[in-house]
Amino acid sequence: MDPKSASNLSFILNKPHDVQFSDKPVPSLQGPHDVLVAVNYTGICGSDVHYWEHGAIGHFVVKDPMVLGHESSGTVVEVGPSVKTLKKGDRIALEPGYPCRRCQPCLSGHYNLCPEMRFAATPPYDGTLTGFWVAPADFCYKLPDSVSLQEGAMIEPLAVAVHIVRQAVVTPGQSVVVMGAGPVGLLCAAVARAFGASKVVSVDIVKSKLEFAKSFCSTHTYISQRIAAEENAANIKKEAGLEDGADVVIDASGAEPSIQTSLHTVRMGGTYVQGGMGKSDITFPIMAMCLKEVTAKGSFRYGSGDYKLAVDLVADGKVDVKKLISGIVQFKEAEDAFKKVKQGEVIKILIAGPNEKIESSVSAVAATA
Ligand SMILES: NC(=O)c1ccc[n+]([C@@H]2O[C@H](COP(=O)([O-])OP(=O)(O)OC[C@H]3O[C@@H](n4cnc5c(N)ncnc54)[C@H](O)[C@@H]3O)[C@@H](O)[C@H]2O)c1
Ligand SMILES: OC[C@H](O)C(O)[C@@H](O)CO
Repeated sequence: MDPKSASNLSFILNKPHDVQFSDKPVPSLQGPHDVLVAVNYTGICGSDVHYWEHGAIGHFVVKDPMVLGHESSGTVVEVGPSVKTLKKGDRIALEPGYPCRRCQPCLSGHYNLCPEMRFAATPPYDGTLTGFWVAPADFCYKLPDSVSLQEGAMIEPLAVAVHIVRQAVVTPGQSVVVMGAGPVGLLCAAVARAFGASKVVSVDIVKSKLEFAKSFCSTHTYISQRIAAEENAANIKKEAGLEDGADVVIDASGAEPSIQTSLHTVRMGGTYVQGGMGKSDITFPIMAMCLKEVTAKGSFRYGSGDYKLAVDLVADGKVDVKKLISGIVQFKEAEDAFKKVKQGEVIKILIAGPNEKIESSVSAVAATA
């Protein structure tokens, strides 16, 4: 595709529920190691929907119009003079956050914690729901022939799950309980299975999500009830035959009752990882954590090796991300797609890039969750 003659139409959030399409100038390479990528597909993440609805996530506030989107795949259309790993025409998964590479977290191998991170669609930085995107070549992951560009757009949420499951240090034979069966929870469950967990229990409050989880990868499911956290935990353990508790519990819901249940579900000396992002402050069962000597960790985005492993898991057939794609819609239908995600009936909708020719439309996207 020739960027000179193609559209760089972008989907821009002005303020909550106020969006527009605008043809922006095609960006130029910023350095010799950069590549220019034509965006093929972009998934809608809960954080995009949150910005669209509320204009802010925590202290990240949309003050100026911002292009949404950060879960993208694309095709390389231009490479900088120092790029050795990619060439024009390569199909890639696009890692959407670029750290400074010089600070202490970057140098210690935790670039996801870089305070200078420039992350797509996190104010003040524009996102990838656009025609063309400039990225450092080492943040672009070439897709093997067996992996489609649609699957390539699923690498971002899969990398989030890879990071969470790595934080949990899941090993073969372990039992893992995952709170939440949205895209991130489902992918955590799948990655835990791929890492060798023998029991993976998905917990949610929506029955259809658990039915999907069972068909996707989970060995057990449990519908969380409006009862005390200890009771929910006892039910989960009974349901899954985990009398002593689970080796690992992951929260991928961000919901306070689920976090509380997690600490009562994990075994003595087990591991708890916080992946969900909900309220900033909650009531946390700290005595359970103390008395059980629980290892509790946070997990934020993805770091060294996570994107590459995510691509490998898809290429090796270990995680079938295709099953999570509820539908693909035209670029001009982006706002309708956001509304559909907000209704909560779909797992993942992909928006085709503005230069991508597709037949599907938002009205054809069936409910899957
Ligand atoms: N740590 C990170 O870097 C990172 C990255 C991306 C997303 N996230 C967060 O991960 C979470 C999951 O993301 P997602 O895209 O799958 O979101 P989602 O909203 O699609 O999924 C959340 C799921 O949790 C379920 N849920 C709600 N209350 C529950 C409860 N009490 N018990 C059990 N389940 C409950 C919901 O029904 C839903 O299925 C969100 O909080 C999101 O903000 C974190
Ligand atoms: O997958 C990446 C996440 O969506 C983002 O980090 C967002 O949730 C917070 O900025």
